[in-house]
Amino acid sequence: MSAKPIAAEALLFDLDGTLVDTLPDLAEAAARTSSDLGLPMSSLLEIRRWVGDGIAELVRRFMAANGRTDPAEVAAALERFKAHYAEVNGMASRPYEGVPETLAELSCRGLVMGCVTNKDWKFTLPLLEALDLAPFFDVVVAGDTLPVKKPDPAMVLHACEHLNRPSERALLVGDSAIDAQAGQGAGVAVALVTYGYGDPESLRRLPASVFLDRFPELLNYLA
Ligand SMILES: O=C(O)COP(=O)(O)O
Ligand SMILES: [Mg+2]
Repeated sequence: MSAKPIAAEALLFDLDGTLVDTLPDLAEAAARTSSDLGLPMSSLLEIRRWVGDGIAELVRRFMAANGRTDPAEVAAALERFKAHYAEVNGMASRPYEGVPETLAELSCRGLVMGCVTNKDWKFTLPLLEALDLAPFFDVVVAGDTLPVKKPDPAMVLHACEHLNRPSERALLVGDSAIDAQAGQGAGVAVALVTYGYGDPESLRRLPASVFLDRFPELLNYLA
């Protein structure tokens, strides 16, 4: 437990690796793309490392790992990946343990909440809806809502503005260095979950108010 409870009125949540384990569907889309392109299957561990900077970056890394860097080839692979992901998005992705219950409790406590993800809007909203998480959020800032993505703090500031809360009264919960950087840049408190796609040891070296091994632990740290 942190010595000092976090006095937040607005809670902002990263999506992939924080609220939802999206790896199974991303891996399925990657497998189908590999098959289309005649490439070897990537391992779950590799794909896990590629998540967090948005799907274009995931596909760029996937292609680079296969020695393919030609921009036209990468762009074509991205289109294929997106088409496959649109088909499987939400099928095997599941909220992490305790996420719906904890969001419900936070909502009862009167906190306003937002989702701030680098995933494109067209994949974000269907996923939140498929998993019954959409009603918890007063604002969703997706990877293509603004011209910039996390780690740029603009997405976090945009969410605070929509929720009508100053950044000093907000907390961002994420699973990566990108989230920590975006939160710090925006002047919000940061909580990092250690069960997501970031390497737990590296995460623990980042400046964060708290580290959560399980999502429901968040309840213990709020004032
Ligand atoms: O990489 C993505 O597409 C989304 O990642 P995020 O929800 O962790 O920001
Ligand atoms: Mg994430």
